[in-house]
Amino acid sequence: MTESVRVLIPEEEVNKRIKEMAEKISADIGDETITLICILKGSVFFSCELAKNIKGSVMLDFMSVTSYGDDTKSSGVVKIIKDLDDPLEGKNVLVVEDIIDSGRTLSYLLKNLKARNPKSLRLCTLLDKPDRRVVDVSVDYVGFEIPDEFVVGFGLDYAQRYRNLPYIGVLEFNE
Ligand SMILES: O=P(O)(O)OC[C@H]1O[C@H](OP(=O)(O)OP(=O)(O)O)[C@H](O)[C@@H]1O
Ligand SMILES: Nc1nc2[nH]cnc2c(=O)[nH]1
Repeated sequence: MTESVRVLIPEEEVNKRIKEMAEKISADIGDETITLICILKGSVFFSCELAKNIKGSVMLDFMSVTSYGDDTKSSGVVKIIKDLDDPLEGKNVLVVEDIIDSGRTLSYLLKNLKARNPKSLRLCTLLDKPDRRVVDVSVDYVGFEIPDEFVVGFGLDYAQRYRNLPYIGVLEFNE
């Protein structure tokens, strides 16, 4: 069996959309500092592009969570592997995700981070697969809604590979 990747969203389109999202976020946050929480590892590329395009004061922190499962499916159990370096008390926080699938990860993060008393808490994702939703979660900024296909690239992996692709592609298995 061989794997191939079919382009779903070309590089130029991804970068253009991230710029638009950053403009909207900049307008919403105004003069205040915003703390981006990059959810490792998938959202590293997206977080960097977003941060570079947000006008104004940006802080970055990183968190790693896991939802146990095989290489293409997440399970219901979310666990923190690496927590934030700094407290969120009184900060304007934006959680940055690469993809929402079942919604379990973001739903867990929302509850967990709310309890740390940020001044504001917003959620942002590059990709959304609405057809896969199990837990309802309201996201403030969505890059693209995509069909229920397994995607890689721009941070997203299959068995830790393909994260470095500069576009979003659908992973296909061929006989
Ligand atoms: O909506 P959900 O069903 O919870 O799925 C979304 C989560 O799954 C992916 O992370 P993954 O566990 O693959 O880790 P990674 O970012 O390190 O690749 C993705 O980055 C989200 O965090
Ligand atoms: N790489 C990758 N991870 C995911 N996690 C949930 N959905 C996906 C997907 O389509 N691709």
